Amino acid sequence: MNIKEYADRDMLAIDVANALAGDLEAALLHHDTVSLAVPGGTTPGPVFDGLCAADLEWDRVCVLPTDERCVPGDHERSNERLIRDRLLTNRASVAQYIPLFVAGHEPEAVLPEIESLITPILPLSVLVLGMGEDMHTASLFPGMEGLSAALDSHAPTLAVARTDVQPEARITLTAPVLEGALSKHLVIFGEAKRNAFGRATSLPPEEAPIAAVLSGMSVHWAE
Ligand SMILES: O=C1O[C@H](COP(=O)(O)O)[C@@H](O)[C@H](O)[C@H]1O
Repeated sequence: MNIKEYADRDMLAIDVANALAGDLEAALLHHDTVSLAVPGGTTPGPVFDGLCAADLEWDRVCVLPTDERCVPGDHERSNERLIRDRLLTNRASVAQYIPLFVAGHEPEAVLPEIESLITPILPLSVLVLGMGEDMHTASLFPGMEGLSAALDSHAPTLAVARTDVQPEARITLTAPVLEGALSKHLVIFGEAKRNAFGRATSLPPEEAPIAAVLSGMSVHWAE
């Protein structure tokens, strides 16, 4: 794991977008199709704004979210909405996309179907993660029911996350899928997350889920 600090968020976004484009280009040299898993939330938009313009064979890139909130794809809390608006545009508009949320079904009922789409693209070629101040990553939340199973090295590809602190159920990639990515980047902004990340490195994953996925991770931080 290494931590890179940036002068500001704009510099971080440019540098991370370039790093991701480089990682994807390298992966495309060796594989017909490569996979890119990205977070939602408030952090990755500026990185997506740069990455979507990268000169890559995007029609050979399969994008998926690290986790999804079970809301319609046009809802303001939908991670898919952010990804479609800010990443799957410009040159990246021809990338394939695997949604984690299927409207009209309980999340548990659609896991096998979605897993069957994800299995062929594993291990993930490139992974971008975010992290909350509570040290959750993707939708692996401290204290959530089923966390131990989702952290287990033999966990299935996906898990359903239901917590008291979030307004909706979620579907998330599990720890072994995230940990197994070939190229891994964590993007965090602000002093509170920097401090939380520091605490996470000495806590067990049950208390700090981000700690389960840090091997080989490039951590990018700006105030
Ligand atoms: O709920 C979520 O939280 C994390 C962190 O989000 P942020 O807004 O603090 O950047 C995010 O990585 C994840 O994809 C999202 O569903």
